[in-house]
Amino acid sequence: MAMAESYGRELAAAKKAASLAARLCQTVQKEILKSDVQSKSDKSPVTVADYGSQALVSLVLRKELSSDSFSLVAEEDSGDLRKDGAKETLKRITKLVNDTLSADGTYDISLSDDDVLDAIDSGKSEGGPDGRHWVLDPIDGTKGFLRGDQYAIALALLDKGKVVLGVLACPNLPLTSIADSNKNTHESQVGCLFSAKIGTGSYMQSLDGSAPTKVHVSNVENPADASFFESFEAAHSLHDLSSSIATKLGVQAPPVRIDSQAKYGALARGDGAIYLRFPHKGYREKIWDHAAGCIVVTEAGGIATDAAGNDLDFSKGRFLDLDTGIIVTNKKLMPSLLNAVQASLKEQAQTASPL
Ligand SMILES: Nc1ncnc2c1ncn2[C@@H]1O[C@H](COP(=O)(O)O)[C@@H](O)[C@H]1OP(=O)(O)O
Ligand SMILES: [Mg+2]
Ligand SMILES: [Mg+2]
Ligand SMILES: [Mg+2]
Repeated sequence: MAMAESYGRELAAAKKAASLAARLCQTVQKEILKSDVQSKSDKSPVTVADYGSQALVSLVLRKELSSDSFSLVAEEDSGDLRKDGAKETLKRITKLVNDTLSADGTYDISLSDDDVLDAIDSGKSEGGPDGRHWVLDPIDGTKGFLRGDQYAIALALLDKGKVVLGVLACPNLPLTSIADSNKNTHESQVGCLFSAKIGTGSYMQSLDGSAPTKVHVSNVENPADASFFESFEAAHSLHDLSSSIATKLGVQAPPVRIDSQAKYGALARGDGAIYLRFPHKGYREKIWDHAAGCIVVTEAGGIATDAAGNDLDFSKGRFLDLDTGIIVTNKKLMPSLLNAVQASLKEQAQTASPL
């Protein structure tokens, strides 16, 4: 029985949900970038898009997969939206969700403010090792979203603690390689949808609806030919540590810094060969920040581990319990990458606490 599990309906639903959410987010991002008055540090537009995206994904999954047991582990909850001063924001979100649904035309429904709050709150699940749980980051890469750069809608399904499918909608990612992104990104059409189902590979299509094509990680074996991705935000990952690892490994190209799980998508199609993520001490990684990206990369032939070389374990609840950082690359480069990571970590520990 378990062998015959194919998750085909679930994948189709996930793609539909993420695509609709991406449309909602693009609407909001265009508004932010258009308005001169809106200060970029104003958090309200992203809030509207985060909540709207989460409500839409939750709604579409439940419409498409009418099953009694729906569990969603998602980043946002409606706590702040239920407060007195939030009425106007909630109304904006409800309108955005309804406008997106009616432009799409699949469902003939109109949500009330309460429906939206309920949809958002369906994301309160704790996940864990039993049963099925959807895992959602409604906007991953908030900082990138506000800057008008990369962000992603990341949705995955866990079955008995394992990621069995994932989709990454990256509305601003060019359809062609960003390996030399400084040159001509503005000429390329943007908007990618990555999808992966366990045992069947990773695919990419345009968010406008082109046919999916199979993607594969880079087959670079010589670190001198490899390039690596890391966070755009230095607050999210230690750039100095990545740079020391890259030097040790013999990587020559400068880092490619982009926001969000778009890094996993770009890696899955071979735009770069390595992704290094070393958050500051004390930061705990959440499952929705890696579940979808992880299966998109592994089904494309890559590997994602922590700094000790252990597979990422998504079965422990809302957090990932891991050693030090996350590293992602192809199978050929992983052994030497792990060595470089461990050597750099050791050096860092020695300089941080001299005897
Ligand atoms: N201090 C932090 N360290 C590491 N990651 C963070 C930190 N603060 C937020 N994040 C999360 O890191 C992810 C994006 O990182 P990056 O773009 O650098 O890869 C997002 O999931 C973001 O959350 P959010 O989903 O709210 O944007
Ligand atoms: Mg995130
Ligand atoms: Mg988020
Ligand atoms: Mg956030």
